[in-house]
Amino acid sequence: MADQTIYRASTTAPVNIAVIKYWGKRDAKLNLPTNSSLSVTLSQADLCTTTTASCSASYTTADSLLLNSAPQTLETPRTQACLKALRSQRAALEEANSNLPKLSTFPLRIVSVNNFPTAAGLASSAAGFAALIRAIANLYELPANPSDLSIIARQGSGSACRSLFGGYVAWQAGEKADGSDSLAVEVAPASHWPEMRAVILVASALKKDVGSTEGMQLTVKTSTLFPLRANTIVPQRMEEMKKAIASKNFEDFARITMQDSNGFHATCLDTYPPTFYMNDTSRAAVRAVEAINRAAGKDVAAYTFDAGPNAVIYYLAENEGLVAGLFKSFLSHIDGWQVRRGQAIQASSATPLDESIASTLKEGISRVILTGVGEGPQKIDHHLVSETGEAITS
Ligand SMILES: Nc1ncnc2c1ncn2[C@@H]1O[C@H](COP(=O)(O)OP(=O)(O)OP(=O)(O)O)[C@@H](O)[C@H]1O
Ligand SMILES: C[C@@](O)(CCOP(=O)(O)OP(=O)(O)O)CC(=O)O
Repeated sequence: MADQTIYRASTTAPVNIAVIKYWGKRDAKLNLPTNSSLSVTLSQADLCTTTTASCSASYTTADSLLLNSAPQTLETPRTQACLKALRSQRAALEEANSNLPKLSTFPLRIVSVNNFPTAAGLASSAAGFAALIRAIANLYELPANPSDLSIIARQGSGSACRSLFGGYVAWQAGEKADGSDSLAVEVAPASHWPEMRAVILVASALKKDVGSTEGMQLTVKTSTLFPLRANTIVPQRMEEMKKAIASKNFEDFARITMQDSNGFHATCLDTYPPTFYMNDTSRAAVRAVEAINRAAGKDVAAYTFDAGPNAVIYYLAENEGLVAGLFKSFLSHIDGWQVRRGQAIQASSATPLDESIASTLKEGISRVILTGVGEGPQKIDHHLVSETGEAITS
């Protein structure tokens, strides 16, 4: 009789928000970037994907994925590339040791939950692909380290490769045509600079202008500013940013973060036809951060925007009142100010803020998320697939 065992492995994975942005592909099929990028991994106490990968010879259906209780296709070229790479690494282990169960030949049943909105510009694809790859690698007992797995995750979604590590993470663009040197590495663990915090201002926009994948390809094709960014500016910034992190120099960290976000959005505007990711609410958030920094007499807050209007604002714990406290002074009515750890944030109106900036933010922000630097994926024993193979969705 065929092996009826249900094999299971589960993991959590974090979101990451880049301070030097990945934007542009040199090879769309292998998902290789035109430039290196660097991100901060955010705490899973606040934003987290949990994924269980299971497989069994007794499963009669094809590979499947249930995301937040809804079936999702695995039939995209990118997901297929990830599954193929993981299966072939498992098949190599099975070939070398005939005692191993032939998991590589069994259908996969994957169940995943995001504890935050999917496809709302909160980097769900990064946490989602990192969790998917880590869970299957655990299931297959692959001897791969996070950098090895980042090569696979990168093919699912570029930014996902950085979510295999906690702390401060670089994705090295690499030079090889086959992508074998385009991988994520740890720049510093979360424990090196644990005081890093972030407040995310979630803008109430519906769908983004153009998706990242499509948007960056159009930028590479049409922007005249882009080659300068990718070939000259970003390589310099990567080095400066690594130094700022090594020496825990927040002012340098902040300046480079804001300049890189602005430079990235400038290439979006220089794309033809132009792409607009930031909106009036985003620009009001920029002005508010400038007011905070002006009042403090130095950069204590740093904004950054991905391919959407949400603002992510980094600051150090010691400046929580000055930064998050100012936003709380006029956004206290919206959800998200409950603090899980530490003390509740005191609303502070120490910074003089133009009334029109506050009212634009009041109108445009639907929710805040308070978070900070955090750890990478964690293996867990709480499975989302039962011992008999059913999805556990509640
Ligand atoms: N937990 C998950 N497991 C597997 N795939 C996921 C998971 N979460 C999200 N995804 C994939 O990522 C897609 C959403 O990616 P998309 O880039 O549209 O949004 P986002 O990552 O939330 O936003 P952004 O890229 O702008 O930050 C989903 O449609 C799904 O295919
Ligand atoms: C602006 C960004 O968030 C772009 C992220 O792009 P994706 O990783 O979503 O793109 P694909 O590789 O095509 O899936 C910047 C960043 O995270 O570095």
